[in-house]
Amino acid sequence: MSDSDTRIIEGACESPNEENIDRALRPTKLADYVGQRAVREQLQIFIEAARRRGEPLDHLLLFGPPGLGKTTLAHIVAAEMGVNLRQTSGPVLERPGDLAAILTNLEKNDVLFIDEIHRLSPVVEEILYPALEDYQIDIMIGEGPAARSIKLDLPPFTLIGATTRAGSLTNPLRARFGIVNQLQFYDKDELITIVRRSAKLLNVAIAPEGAAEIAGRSRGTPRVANRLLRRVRDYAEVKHDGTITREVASAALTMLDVDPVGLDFIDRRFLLTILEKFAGGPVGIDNLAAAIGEDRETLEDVVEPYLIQQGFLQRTPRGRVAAPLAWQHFGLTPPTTPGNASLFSQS
Ligand SMILES: Nc1ncnc2c1ncn2[C@@H]1O[C@H](COP(=O)(O)OP(=O)(O)OP(=O)(O)O)[C@@H](O)[C@H]1O
Ligand SMILES: [Mg+2]
Repeated sequence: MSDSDTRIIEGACESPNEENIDRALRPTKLADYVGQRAVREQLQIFIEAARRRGEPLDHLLLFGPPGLGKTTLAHIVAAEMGVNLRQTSGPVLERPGDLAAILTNLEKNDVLFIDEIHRLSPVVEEILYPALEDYQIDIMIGEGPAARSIKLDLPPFTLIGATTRAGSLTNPLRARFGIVNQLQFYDKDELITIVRRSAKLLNVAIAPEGAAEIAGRSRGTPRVANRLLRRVRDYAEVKHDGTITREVASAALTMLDVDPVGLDFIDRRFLLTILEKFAGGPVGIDNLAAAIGEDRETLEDVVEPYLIQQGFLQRTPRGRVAAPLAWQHFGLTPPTTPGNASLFSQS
């Protein structure tokens, strides 16, 4: 089994089946979208204003780690605007014609949702610019000497782009979004609300302390909370009477190798590598990726954000450094002269 097969904590969707469950548990109204208060309040005002004017909402960029609710929010925006949502993703749009076909089929004020928008190819991005600015596209008809470019008018529409790496967007693309929102990790109370709501939808009996136990180990991520809930439900059904109490949740999560603060074995290996192999750092991300055998992008997008947010890790100009909390968490003692120690560690 590879790491990614077993990583229950990872924010990214596991399978098409999970995508279906995601969909079933997805809130459909802004009022049901838990947390992200600043984002929600802003969007509520902008949506209301756009609706009153009969205009599309401004183009919206959503960024943040996997599983925090970007796709969910895009669907909610379309529903609240009372328009259709067309969904595609950066890697799927290979040729300009792929995007042109979607754009020319939009209806007035529709939402076009492009997931992983940082992975758009440059030629596709080119035709997106005039589409976003003037609701027009230039497409080439024919080939060779007979080829000519024609301009097509598009209905006004809203682009919602989602990305885990806002830093990878080109400047001209980023500049065309009128609203840019970063989604944050959820706090425990918000995750409790999400777990209880999902339990209700899934018809699972859960004690408040059971929900709290799951929420506390969900890595600040709704998708993880929902996934843990389903695994704990299995455990509760097979090993107990089906009710998720605190004890049942705790035993199940320990069996799943999720520790009390929600770190799983990749998180732990990541931190332990910095602590033990690199004396706490600083260590460059490429060195770390090689030492762990994960790709750099996964570490940066999926593993690091939560560890940084929780205070286990710092990103410095010289590399990654384990914070005191990381030493504490593993019951290890930092070297007395951390700066010098790293000089002698392997790199
Ligand atoms: N604010 C929220 N309130 C309630 N549930 C949420 C919220 N955000 C996300 N969820 C739940 O988490 C699941 C994952 O959310 P979603 O698919 O929108 O994440 P994402 O940010 O698009 O992830 P990815 O980057 O992998 O595409 C959804 O099925 C939904 O049930
Ligand atoms: Mg998504």
